[in-house]
Amino acid sequence: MSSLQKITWNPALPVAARLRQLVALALSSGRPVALWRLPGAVHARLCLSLKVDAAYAGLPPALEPTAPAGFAFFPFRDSDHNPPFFFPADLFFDLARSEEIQVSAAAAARLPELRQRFAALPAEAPLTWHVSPQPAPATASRPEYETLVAAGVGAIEAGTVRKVVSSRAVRRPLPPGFDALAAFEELQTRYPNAFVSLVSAPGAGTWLGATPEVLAEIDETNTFRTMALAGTQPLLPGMKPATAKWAHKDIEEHALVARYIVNCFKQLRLREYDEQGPRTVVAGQLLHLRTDFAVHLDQVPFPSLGTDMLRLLHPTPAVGGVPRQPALDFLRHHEAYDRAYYAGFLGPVNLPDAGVTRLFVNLRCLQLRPSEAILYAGTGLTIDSDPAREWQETELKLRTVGAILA
Ligand SMILES: C=C(O[C@H]1C=CC=C(C(=O)O)[C@@H]1O)C(=O)O
Repeated sequence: MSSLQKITWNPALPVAARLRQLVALALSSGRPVALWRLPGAVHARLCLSLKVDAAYAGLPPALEPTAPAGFAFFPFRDSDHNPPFFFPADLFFDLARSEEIQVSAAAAARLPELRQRFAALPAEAPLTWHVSPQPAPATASRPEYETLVAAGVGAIEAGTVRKVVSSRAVRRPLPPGFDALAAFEELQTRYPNAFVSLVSAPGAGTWLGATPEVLAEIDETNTFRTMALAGTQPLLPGMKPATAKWAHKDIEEHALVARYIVNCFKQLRLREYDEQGPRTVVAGQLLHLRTDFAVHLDQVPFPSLGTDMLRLLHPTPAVGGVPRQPALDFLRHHEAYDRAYYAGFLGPVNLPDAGVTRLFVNLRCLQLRPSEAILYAGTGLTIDSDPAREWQETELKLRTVGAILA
């Protein structure tokens, strides 16, 4: 990335210790830090911002090579409680290139001070993770969640919405000696094909997750990608994804998301896109239906397609519903808790290279608080939804990130 310069940074310190100390450097000075591991990748990456104020974003990021490099962290719904963030990459550490670290011009100017602070941190400095200023969210009991699902089905029957994705939060105590960095490692090992993240910022708190859902990507070949991911069943022992059978309810739930994406392309008057699927994919112990969409940006006259699609897509009907606004209104009135950054989106923009962006929907995630974790899960409702089964589906989805609390 051209705007960042490469420097060496304590090469004698083992990589894991250097990573921990960089996180400690951010947290001990009240700064935001994001760690992530891309699906299928071996090594994690870290982005640290020097100025907290610079991290508050207005609009979703521009997905253009000339836009700033950093890490986006957006809530499900914009609100004063849950500000959208874009953490500028002042320090960027790629564990695949552990001998170097990349710094922005602002960080380069402050290098002596940063190095001094780093050196002054005790070895194994305690990590004082940011805590959300919001109270812990309300958690729905089984009868309450089933009532919410029944209300969603009622809204579908009444014709207010065609699909809506209800969700809930649960509170779990942290196991003794819980270490968020070790949990991040464990998520990477358990879910090699997920986007694994650990984000901590003043005003947002600390979030850990392993999501299977791409929201918007532009890769090294200048190809824009997104996906429709909806429809869920457990991956049972001996089951082959390719021969999985799907209920009508799942097929419809998924088709509504795929159609929504096609309509976004239509709104932009783009006809040249590839569509592949639906096919069955594995996400942890679950199976989903997925359709992949791709647009070769070099072959279409839409230089701002990524930016425009991101603004149209979020929140997709995989986390909101269709039609979009009535579904979001339903959730605002009936869900009775604050999703905060669950079902928002997150990921690197123009990092490590200008023009490469990978944004994911923040699913299978938890919010970390001093002695507990708040876990989140939702289920797409259609006219055929059964409240007891939808409760069961949230229980299954909670197990993905819940595995690190065992
Ligand atoms: C809303 C969630 O998952 C979405 C993504 C895949 C499948 C889904 C489903 O089948 O309901 C959801 O739309 C969640 O994990 O909390």
